[in-house]
Amino acid sequence: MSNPVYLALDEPRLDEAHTLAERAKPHIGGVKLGMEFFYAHGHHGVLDIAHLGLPIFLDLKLHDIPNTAARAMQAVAVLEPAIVTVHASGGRAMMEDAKAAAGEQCKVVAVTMLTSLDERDLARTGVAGSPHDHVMRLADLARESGLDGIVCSGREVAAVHREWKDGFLVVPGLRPAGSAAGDQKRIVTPRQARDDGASVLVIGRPISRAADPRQAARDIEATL
Ligand SMILES: O=C(O)c1cc(=O)[nH]c(=O)n1[C@@H]1O[C@H](COP(=O)(O)O)[C@@H](O)[C@H]1O
Repeated sequence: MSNPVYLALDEPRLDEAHTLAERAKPHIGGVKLGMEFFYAHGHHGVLDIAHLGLPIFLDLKLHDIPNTAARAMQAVAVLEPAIVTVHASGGRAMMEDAKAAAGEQCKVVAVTMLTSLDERDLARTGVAGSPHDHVMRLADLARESGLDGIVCSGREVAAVHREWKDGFLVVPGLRPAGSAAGDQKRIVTPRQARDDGASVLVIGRPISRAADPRQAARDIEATL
């Protein structure tokens, strides 16, 4: 089975990001490039990292009117990413149009509820109810919109997996036992998320901020 770990290269310096990915490469299945990287380096940066030969997850979290989101998707589809994110709260038309604009080979997944939020944070955005209910509702919407899957925390992935067996389920907010949560609130271990049905495990700081990132990636791989 291929390695489900995608290393989040949340690093504004291109050479540092490249070196980090190169070091971790034997123990990861792909790399995730998010806003921090893409806003700094754009297409040129993505192509540089693509030379490493790992699948690229472009985490741009598109969230706009359908026309704008679809045209943004079209603009990045030329980079042939393996995965791109949109926000489920952008609604059905936005997700449908973004999916249609992505290449055939590209999985489009919808972010449901950020792993940095808890129930209290959710209530303050005007959404009543539990994270579980909110994630399930948005997962249904993403599925109806023809997306490949969703992004959720490891706390909800088992429930989503039960309802959406072939859904492509991306789980960030992962912390090996004993590592610092930082700004993440809904965390589980990589192994737990894997056992509960995650297709992709997104891991950043537990690897990138480790004294020896290659060893950290190897240690996580060994737990899976
Ligand atoms: O879409 C994401 O990847 C994402 C969604 C989410 O709900 N929570 C979340 O942490 N992420 C991303 O996953 C990565 C987590 O990084 P670490 O907390 O350093 O492991 C970051 O790049 C976040 O942007």
